[in-house]
Parts: sequence; C-alpha cells; structure tokens
Amino acid sequence: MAPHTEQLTRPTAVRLRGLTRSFEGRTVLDGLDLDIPAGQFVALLGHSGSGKSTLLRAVAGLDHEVAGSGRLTAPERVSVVFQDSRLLPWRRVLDNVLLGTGGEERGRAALAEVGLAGRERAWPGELSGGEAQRAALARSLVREPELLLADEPFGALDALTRIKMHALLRELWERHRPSVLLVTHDVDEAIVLADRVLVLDAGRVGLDLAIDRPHPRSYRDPLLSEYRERLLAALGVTEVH
Ligand SMILES: Nc1ncnc2c1ncn2[C@@H]1O[C@H](COP(=O)(O)OP(=O)(O)OP(=O)(O)O)[C@@H](O)[C@H]1O
Repeated sequence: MAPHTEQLTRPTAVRLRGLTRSFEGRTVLDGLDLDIPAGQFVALLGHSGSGKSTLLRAVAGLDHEVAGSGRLTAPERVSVVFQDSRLLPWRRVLDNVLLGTGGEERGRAALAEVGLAGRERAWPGELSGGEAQRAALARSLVREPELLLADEPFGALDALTRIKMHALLRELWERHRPSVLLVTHDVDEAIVLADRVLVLDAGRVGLDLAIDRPHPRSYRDPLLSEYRERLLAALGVTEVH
C-alpha cells in the first residue's frame, strides 16, 4: 500500500451502535451511535448525570448489560485512567506500574516519560496528587494501549497542575498515538486537548465538533473561543462576564 493511502484509510477503533442503558427505569444511554477512528483524540462533555461515565464503562467492557443492548466494538488493549490514581498503597510506584505486566525496563521508561524518573521505589502515599496521576498514566502506557479511556483524570488536581498534565497527556498521545476518549467537565480542557469534542445529551451524541486548530494550543487563543461558545451553547450554559 502506498504510504499516502495508508494515512487516508484510518481503521475504526471504537464503533458503537444503538447502545442503551437504563438504571431503575431511567434511560441514560438511548440508542447511542459513535465511531472513533484509530488514533483520534476525543473529549466527551455533558452535564453531571448525562451518562459520560456510563458510556466510558461500556466501552471499557465493564458493563455487560449495556454490551448486550446494541453493537460495541473496541480494541483489545484498552487502558483506563480515573480521577483518583487507584495506585495500590502497599506497592512501590514501579510495582504499581508493572502490575500484571513484565519488563521492569518498560516500567522505568514509562515513569521517565511522565517525569517520575527516580521515584520508582517511592510509596504511593509519598506522591502528590499530580505525581500519583502521572504514575497512573505510566501504568496505562506500559500496556501500550490502542485505546486510552480517561474519566476526569485531572478533575481532582489544582489548576496549575492540571495545565501541566494537559501538556503531558498531549505529548504522550503524540508519541504513542492511541485513540483517546477523555471524559471531562472542563470545556477548555476539551478544546485544548482534543481533535474532536462530543456533547452527550439525552442519551446520545448531541454535538460532534471537530476542533481544527494546530497544537500546541493556547488557552487564550481567541480562535478557540468560537468552539467554546458552541460547546457552552450545546450544554445550555450562558457565560457570565
Ligand atoms: N450502577 C448504577 N446504579 C444506578 N444508577 C446508576 C449507576 N451508574 C450510573 N447511574 C445513574 O446513571 C446516570 C448517569 O451516570 P454517569 O455516572 O454515567 O453520569 P456522568 O455524566 O458521568 O456524571 P458526572 O459528570 O456527575 O460524573 C446518573 O443518574 C446515575 O445516577
């Protein structure tokens, strides 16, 4: 195959058709359809309770009920990062990263990639919140995921650390090119990081917006404000100045 053809035909990493999920009679996902091409960085916005985590859990294969409701295709190697690092406190950082995988060298390299070289023998309790999330990212990387699912991974961090983590995540994505589905409440985080932002509304993808700006992106780029306005409108939020 000629190189340019290869670039044009991106296989689909995630394909969802007609996904439906209800809890106690309340429909959260309502026949949701979504395709994510391999290597695409997608952010998912939506009001609290709109079903973002439910969707992420479904794609991660953690919800058997939703899987039977429609058609769901996802890659084999999937890593999930949550708001809390979920490091095991009784294992040192390197051992957490290596959990279930071999290759100490790979673990050390992953820690170096997230800026934690030298902290391999630290206990999770000795890490700051941001460092713990870096370790969680290293743990997900070491599995060389084809798909990275992230549920509010920076939601518990202070604003400055969050900005640093945005740069790190984007840098890691550029190096490894997994498909990413990032759940966030933060419209700016979505716009700065993702190439495509979805708004979940009434159990389906309400808005599907391509963010066509080069990287690295600045939070203050005036050209991003148009995307912000559209996303806030889709979320039904009026900005107060
Ligand atoms: N295991 C469960 N049992 C009962 N209800 C559930 C369960 N999981 C989710 N729900 C309900 O489904 C709805 C969607 O939840 P979900 O966590 O997916 O929303 P979300 O968009 O991720 O919200 P948030 O932004 O607040 O994290 C909520 O009303 C929630 O109460």
